[in-house]
Amino acid sequence: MAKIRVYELAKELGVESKTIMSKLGELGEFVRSASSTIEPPVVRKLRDAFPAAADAPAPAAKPARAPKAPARPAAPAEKAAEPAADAKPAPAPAAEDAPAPKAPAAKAPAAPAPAAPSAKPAAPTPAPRQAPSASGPRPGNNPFAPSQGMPRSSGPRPGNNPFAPSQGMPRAGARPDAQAAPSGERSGGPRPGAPRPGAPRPGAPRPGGPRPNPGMMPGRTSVGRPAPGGAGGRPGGGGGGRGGFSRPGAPGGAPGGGGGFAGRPGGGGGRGGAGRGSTQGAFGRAGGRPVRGRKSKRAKRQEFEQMQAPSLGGVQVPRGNGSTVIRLRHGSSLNDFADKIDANPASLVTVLFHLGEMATATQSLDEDTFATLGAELGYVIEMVSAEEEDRELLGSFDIDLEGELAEESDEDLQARPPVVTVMGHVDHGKTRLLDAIRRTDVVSGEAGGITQHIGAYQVRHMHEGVERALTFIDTPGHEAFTAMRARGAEVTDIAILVVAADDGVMPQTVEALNHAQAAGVPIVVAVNKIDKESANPAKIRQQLTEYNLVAEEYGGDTMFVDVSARQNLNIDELLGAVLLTADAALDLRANPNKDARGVAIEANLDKGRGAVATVLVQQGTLHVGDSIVAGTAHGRVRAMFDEHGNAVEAAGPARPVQVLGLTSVPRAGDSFLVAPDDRTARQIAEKREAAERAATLAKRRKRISLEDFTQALEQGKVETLNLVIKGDVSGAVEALEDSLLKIDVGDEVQLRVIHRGVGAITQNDVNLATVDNAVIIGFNVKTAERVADMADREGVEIKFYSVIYQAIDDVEAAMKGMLKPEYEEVQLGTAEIREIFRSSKFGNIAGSIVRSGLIRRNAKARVLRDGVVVGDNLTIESLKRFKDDATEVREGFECGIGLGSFNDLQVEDVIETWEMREKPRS
Ligand SMILES: Nc1nc2c(ncn2[C@@H]2O[C@H](COP(=O)(O)OP(=O)(O)OP(=O)(O)O)[C@@H](O)[C@H]2O)c(=O)[nH]1
Repeated sequence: MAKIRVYELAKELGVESKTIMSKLGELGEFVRSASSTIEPPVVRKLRDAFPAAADAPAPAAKPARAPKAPARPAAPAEKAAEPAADAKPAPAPAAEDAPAPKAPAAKAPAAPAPAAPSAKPAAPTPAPRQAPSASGPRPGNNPFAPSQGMPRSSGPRPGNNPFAPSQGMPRAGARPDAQAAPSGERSGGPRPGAPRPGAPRPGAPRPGGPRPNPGMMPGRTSVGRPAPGGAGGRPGGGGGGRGGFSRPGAPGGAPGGGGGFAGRPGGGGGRGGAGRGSTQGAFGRAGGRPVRGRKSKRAKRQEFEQMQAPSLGGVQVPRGNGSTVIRLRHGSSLNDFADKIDANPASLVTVLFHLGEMATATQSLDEDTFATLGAELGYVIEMVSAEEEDRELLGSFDIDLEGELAEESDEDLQARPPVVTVMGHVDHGKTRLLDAIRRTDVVSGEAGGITQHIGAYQVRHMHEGVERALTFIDTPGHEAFTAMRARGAEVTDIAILVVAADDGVMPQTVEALNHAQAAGVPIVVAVNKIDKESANPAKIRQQLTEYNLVAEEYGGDTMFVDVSARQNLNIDELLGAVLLTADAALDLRANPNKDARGVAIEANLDKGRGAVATVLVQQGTLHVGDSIVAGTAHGRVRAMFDEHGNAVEAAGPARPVQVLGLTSVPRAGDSFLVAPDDRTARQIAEKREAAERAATLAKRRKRISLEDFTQALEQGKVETLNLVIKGDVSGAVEALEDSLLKIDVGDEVQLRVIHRGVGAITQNDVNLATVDNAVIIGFNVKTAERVADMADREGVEIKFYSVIYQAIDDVEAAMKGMLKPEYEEVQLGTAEIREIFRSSKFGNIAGSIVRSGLIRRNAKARVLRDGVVVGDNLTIESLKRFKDDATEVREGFECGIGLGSFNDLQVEDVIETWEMREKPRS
């Protein structure tokens, strides 16, 4: 249907078929008869050769579509032109819907001619009903379209692009047909433009113009491309528009047939024969293009660039002068931006779409997206950082933490203990060392040291005759350290880097020291396990010089202490070194006489006591009864305990305490402060929560560029693995979440943590998982029987872990499982044709000998002649050994091969067989 036949062209050009045939001969093109089809390039040549005869319709048709398919429009062009121009329109049904016929006449300057003899009034009659908005977005009620029907002659717009700013706007060469028409207009009538499914469009020249397909017939089907999802060509492509992007993730948010962006605004009919990009117009395939695989990246980019060049979608957006600063909070949406610049949010959606990004007006966007959008519109977007945002928030409650600090004079400040974190490679002895340090505590003496395990503890140490306190953060590993830093919590004053003397510097050692150095935290190196025979402390010193940690004995300024955590060797020396380093490098003072400010180190939900948070007071003094807010948690301090389990009434700077009384569980690294009253504490917490929610949304949203999106759609759909994470402590939940989000198995599969929290898995979690099809990950938590039953009933999977890495491995594997299998072609064997047996019943049978591998019945096959493929995608439909059917025939044996209806076989051709096998994911 796509190709024109000789006699059709002859008719069209007003010459005899014979003449065309002889011309073809001259051109060196061979055709068998007048009913043979001719390839589009040849048609073009012919039209050039018979310009006089081809006066009206031909030129009309030619520019109408891509050079690839000049043949197609020809006939229908005439058909369309006819009802338009002379009054012979399709008898009955056409009458009702005038707009379509009107179109080609009025808008298609190049299609004036009614002359086409082949044009039949009947053509439009069977025009399928428009299937108005069967499933695709209708222009008329498009929520994204800021200005429906907006006049913009230069911007060819798809009629069914939900993001289009001006649906249905008239444009040169485009058909303002029913689809693009305002919603009042009816669309059920026949359209000359839709004479038959997939038929070429009528004469409307379509320079870069997408074709607004009739809903049920996207252009794709017309070119024989299988259209998954049925009539719409693509699920949801009912609008038929290729450009009919629905929201990402929406079912059927797929390109359909003909919409999309016009590649060339203002391109009238004059661009006939121009490059592909000009006629495509749409993102992806334009309706009428004969599809041969996907568009190349280059073509897409070209199209995109062309699309960008003109005014952005024809929408009016107030522009900045290039240096107008707009401050936006993290997690802002286009709505927020629109508010600031007094624009229509939908226009911004359009502009953004032109820039290759899709987002709804309410969706939180990330910084890069705003930067791009801002740059386009002449604004400098300043994203307010989380800290700044919090500062502003506190400012609105008259709390100015920085101002407070600045006002403090030397008299206000008093010495405070250093806060120390122990870091190092796995198994180098961090935990053991922290235990050993705990035992040295001179206060608990011989009684066995600190027994309570809380997230931080303080030990007292005799240093140069003075009893000094040191605060240790007891969450070994730099994960916690980084998580806290990420939240701007600079808790640590000094880091102890543990390196096992028998092992040496390992990857995590380097990572840990990098973190510490990046934070500007001085390091004391504990060379551990010196009790071991294989210990080589000197080697450690030497290795670490490479990382700018030069031991004092080597002329550097880093203190190295050889210790044995197991034998409690030199622990005092290590503490001494920490204090010396602190005294030398740091000014450890704070004002104890004010409301407390600090950081939550760890928090969990205790059955009997509710939320229990270990906090480190950094400034001021925390008292029982204070109203506090920690991150998004708030409450009043009901009781405080130290590391020995003793109740404390007040906690000063660098003092870690367990706090009871918060209404919810804060996260590790959340800052806390004492608020003037309960109400303020609650309000701050609530505002923070709202801001955080927005920011999280922005972070989670994995952006999909148009290209990815199209790709993802073409390959199936974007799949997402949803997770609910519950854990016993907030640090673990965060570490797990962070690690999980880092898993990358490609763009096809995404991971989304829809909920996370501390505590047992509840009914609520299961409900959430049910709704969002999520898997629940329980880390060191259990579920009540009732909840387990419910999960069972609902088919929600709950997986329990106590080791983070196991959880990560499992999730990664699950994600790989979700990936669509990748197939590769595996050659089975080849056979050479020795003889051809002609059978009227079975077609030609190739008497062959198997040259390599094997030939299997039903396997895929191709035929090669002198190394050139002459038939592809065939199937071994019959396979015989002598008279008997065979399922497979091996190398060296003769056989008869039938390739179904493919009969173009010659002796010495090679039949190659292959099958598609699933490729294991690496
Ligand atoms: N011989 C000897 N063994 C030690 C010493 N310190 C720790 N170990 C042993 O080394 C192993 C690891 O110690 P941990 O304290 O668990 O090490 P870690 O760095 O906390 O390990 P992760 O928590 O897995 O990162 C344990 O078997 C300890 O008994 C030491 O000074 N001498």
